[in-house]
Amino acid sequence: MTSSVFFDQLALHFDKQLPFVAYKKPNQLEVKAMLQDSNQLHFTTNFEDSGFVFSPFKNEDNTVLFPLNKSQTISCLHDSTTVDSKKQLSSTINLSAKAKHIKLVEQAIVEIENGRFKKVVISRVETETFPEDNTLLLFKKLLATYKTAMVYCWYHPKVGLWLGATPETLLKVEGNRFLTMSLAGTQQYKNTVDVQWQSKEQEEQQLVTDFIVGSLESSLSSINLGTTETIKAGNLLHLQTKISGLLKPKNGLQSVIAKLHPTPAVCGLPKENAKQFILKNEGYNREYYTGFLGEINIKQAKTRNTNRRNVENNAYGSVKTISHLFVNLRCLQIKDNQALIYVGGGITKDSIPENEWEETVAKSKTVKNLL
Ligand SMILES: C=C(O[C@@H]1C=C(C(=O)O)C=C[C@H]1O)C(=O)O
Repeated sequence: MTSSVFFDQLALHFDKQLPFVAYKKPNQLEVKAMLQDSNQLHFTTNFEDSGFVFSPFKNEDNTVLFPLNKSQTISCLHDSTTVDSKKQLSSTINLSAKAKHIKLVEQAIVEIENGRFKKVVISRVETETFPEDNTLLLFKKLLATYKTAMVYCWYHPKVGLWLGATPETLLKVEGNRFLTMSLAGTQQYKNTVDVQWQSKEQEEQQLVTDFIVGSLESSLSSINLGTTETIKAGNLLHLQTKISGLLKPKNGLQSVIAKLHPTPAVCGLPKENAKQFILKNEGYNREYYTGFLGEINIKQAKTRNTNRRNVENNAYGSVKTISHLFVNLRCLQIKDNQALIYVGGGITKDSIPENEWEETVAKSKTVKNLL
């Protein structure tokens, strides 16, 4: 379908206050949407359903599901000519927010020195006026701006309205092939990805890699670590290591999600101590920020080879079951005509509180520049 028909259908569904998710995966041109047929709230408990999940930071809370068999699926090719985007932000600093964030980072460093945890991710929420009617326009701007991100707009009248452009895969499962990534360490992009990283960032990211490898050792029959690379996400750079392997039999989606989420990229290490610190001290509810979202158990026909001489072989192309989940970062919630922008960063023993504040300011620009 054309992009304009696609967005008309989304707008109609949104007007009727019916649940939907529209999304474009990293480096793809296809924008897909699942339009749920009623405003019923479905959950998945075992991750064996087929559909799109939206899961909160608190792993004990319910994961919302848009079931594939209760939704209409539509798609279009992304039309990048549709919007002009970036505005320059005036740099007014909210001094009390800054003081509060710095105090919490200092408190986290004290806990690290006391040995309670090695790393904790401290976050905050910023509020901007935003008319809800501009939601789909904002989604189009995110699509046009962040080609390498998972860009989404998610709505359920009983849960909320969220948008984001996240660089982080929680996991991808294709048949028994498994892929995840360790993503941490942040610096601002200044026209090159050829940059030096301080030992603070390298160690912080290594903690995440080690945790992922350790957590998955019993679930994967072989683990391959890619090289650690610098990747660009909007105006930021991160360190990324891809981790892949083959899932052993009886290791379902639910068990690997339970092992990974929330990873030290968004929570901390050890996981439980860091999580308790976050819940007790951050002073607000993260809700779906640093949760995860994406397709689960979607059947996709795989043609083996696109070479024309192999046309006959294509008839035997298999059907694969694919799940692709992303960590909900660089996101915002729209509520009462306000945009709530969620941002955080990993704190370790070497963190400098002022720099940690600056990092959250830089992260907030990913979505704030487009409001
Ligand atoms: C927590 C966020 O990002 C995470 C934290 C990072 C860091 O501490 O350097 C980098 C990428 C993400 O894993 C966020 O964007 O809010």
